[in-house]
Amino acid sequence: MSDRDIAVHVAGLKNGFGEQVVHDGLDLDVKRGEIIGVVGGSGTGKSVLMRSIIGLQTPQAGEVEVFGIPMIGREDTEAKSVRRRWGVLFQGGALFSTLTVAENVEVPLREYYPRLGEKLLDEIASYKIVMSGLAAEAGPKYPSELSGGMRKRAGLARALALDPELLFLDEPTAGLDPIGAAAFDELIKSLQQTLGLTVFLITHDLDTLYAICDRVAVLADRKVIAVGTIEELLALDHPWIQEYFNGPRGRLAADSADRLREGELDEAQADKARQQQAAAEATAGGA
Ligand SMILES: Nc1ncnc2c1ncn2[C@@H]1O[C@H](COP(=O)(O)OP(=O)(O)OP(=O)(O)O)[C@@H](O)[C@H]1O
Repeated sequence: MSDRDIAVHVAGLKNGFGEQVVHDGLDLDVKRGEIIGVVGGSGTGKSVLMRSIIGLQTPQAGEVEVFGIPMIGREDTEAKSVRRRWGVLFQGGALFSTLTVAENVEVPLREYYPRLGEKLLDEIASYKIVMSGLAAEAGPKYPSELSGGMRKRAGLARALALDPELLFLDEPTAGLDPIGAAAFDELIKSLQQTLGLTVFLITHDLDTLYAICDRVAVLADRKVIAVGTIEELLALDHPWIQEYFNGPRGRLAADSADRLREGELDEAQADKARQQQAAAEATAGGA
């Protein structure tokens, strides 16, 4: 595979806090255009890995390249132009509570394009808000006026503000009910397909892994111990992987993914439930 096929290259990553070693010799390549799910037990360093890639955490050692450009510790123009090519949805949305949804979406636009006029900023923000599955009327609302699902979508709208090629999502479906989570998964999949996005997705949600991830990377023992399709991972003899995918929750997620594929689940009914959920979310936020 050539460098041009790799969106993110991590090699020999080392991170730690005091005595605690979080990563030691961690390697991972994210291919362009894929949705890669990142899983691992609590505290295995999934968020620290994401923070190392996006420059919020300086690793003790190792390489991080994004689109072929070395990124660690860099603040120069080249690194800034790479940063503009990604968007991040943090756990919980991380919206500014004193700004409206539209103003939140405008934050990265103002930072990177300080000359954009107010009217254009508003138009771009509305477009991103609708693209994220919110009603345009959500724009003037404050985060506290939104449901959890709507806040995630508002965070996604902000992550999409700069037309990213690469999207980082930290547990995007955590705290959503199953129907809301499935709708969010579908949105991510359709954005990947329509915009050609590469998606780095940290999740504990097995349904998400089965529904939308092209490959899954497993963090354990301070490294990525395996990366591949779920089928490829299942062929491995690692106890955590077997327990995770073949435990009761894993089997349930696999069964429902199979049934969906075989058309046994009534898709129309599922669609209707999703629409009702979206309507309920919109009502909850008054949008
Ligand atoms: N800023 C920090 N200072 C000290 N320790 C930290 C810091 N950030 C993370 N850690 C520690 O690093 C380890 C990995 O944290 P991280 O948040 O990456 O785990 P995770 O795999 O994302 O977990 P979870 O699935 O529970 O979100 C944890 O033990 C955490 O306490």
